Amino acid sequence: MEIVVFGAGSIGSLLGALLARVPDHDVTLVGRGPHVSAIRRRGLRVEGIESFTVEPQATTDGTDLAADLVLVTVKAYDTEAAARELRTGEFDAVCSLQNGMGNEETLAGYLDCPVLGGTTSYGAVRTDSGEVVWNGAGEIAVGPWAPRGDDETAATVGAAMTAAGLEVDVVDGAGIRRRLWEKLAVNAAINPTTALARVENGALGDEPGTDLVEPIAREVGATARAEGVTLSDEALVDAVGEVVTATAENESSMYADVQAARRTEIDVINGYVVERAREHGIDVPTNRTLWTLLRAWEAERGLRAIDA
Ligand SMILES: NC(=O)C1=CN([C@@H]2O[C@H](COP(=O)(O)OP(=O)(O)OC[C@H]3O[C@@H](n4cnc5c(N)ncnc54)[C@H](OP(=O)(O)O)[C@@H]3O)[C@@H](O)[C@H]2O)C=CC1
Ligand SMILES: CC(C)(CO)C(=O)C(=O)O
Repeated sequence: MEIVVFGAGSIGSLLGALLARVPDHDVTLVGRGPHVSAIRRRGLRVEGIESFTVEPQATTDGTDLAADLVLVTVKAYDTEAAARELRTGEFDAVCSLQNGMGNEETLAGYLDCPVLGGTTSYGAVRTDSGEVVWNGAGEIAVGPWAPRGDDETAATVGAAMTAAGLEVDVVDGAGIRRRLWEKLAVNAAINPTTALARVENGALGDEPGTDLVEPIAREVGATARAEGVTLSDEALVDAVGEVVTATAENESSMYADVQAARRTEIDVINGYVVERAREHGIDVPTNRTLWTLLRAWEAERGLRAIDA
């Protein structure tokens, strides 16, 4: 399969490298200059859970590309800019593997091909140009993004990922909505709290950290059900607890963003919960507080306009 990975940073470089490892796939990474130059010079080096080097194609120009599949792995705030580049190309399918909500809608607004939603619990950190550390085993869930996806495309993409040894769960349209809302609850509970408290994920598994999880998860659950997604509060609290245990020694991506004084994905995580809850007349004070705190932090550091 011809595959473009748009957003060769941490997770995009890892997944692109895993896909490029097998002869079945012809992989092109779209990333930034230094990383792309290093990949062209000496290949892409993966360390961590496994160590190997691959030689995918790499470019900084995401326009006029053509492939069977494009995986989108930019931060959510870059999705629209990515979609504008991808719109100039030709793809048989597009799949977001990003955190946060709204990425699939954005991509569907620019591309005519079938759209797949996706979540991943693989973990990676790009440590240098041409190098990425694989620090989290996990799985990928893919499914058709209604109304622009279809089960056949999801199955084809899932099979291509499985052929490269990725752990993939192909689900239907209702299934991927549940997975995306479940991942939203996980990120809404873990990311801002660990970023603000400057703690690793495991701190949310002990008192007093555990007291934070339930109110956030319950607010996400009420909003999800108002959106027509069948998810119980208990299932979401359990999902958060499982990830807290599995990634106890990890720093969340939002903690890493705050430490690096980088913009966060708070708007598409807790901000999305607040905005969707408002549409249904649901009060979500904990999510609103976390969204406001991170927006204030970003504004104070000039990472967003004050009124944004
Ligand atoms: N890292 C992980 O383990 C996981 C990440 N995720 C999610 O996946 C998404 C990506 O995360 P992550 O890989 O950590 O983020 P990164 O910032 O490491 O990777 C994104 C990369 O895309 C690049 N990029 C953005 N726009 C363009 C463009 N137009 N052309 C070329 N390159 C571009 C960025 O460059 P620049 O920074 O210079 O803009 C960056 O190198 C996020 O939604 C994240 O929440 C989900 C699960 C795990
Ligand atoms: C699952 C979790 C919270 C792992 O850290 C994550 O997705 C992130 O850090 O963005």
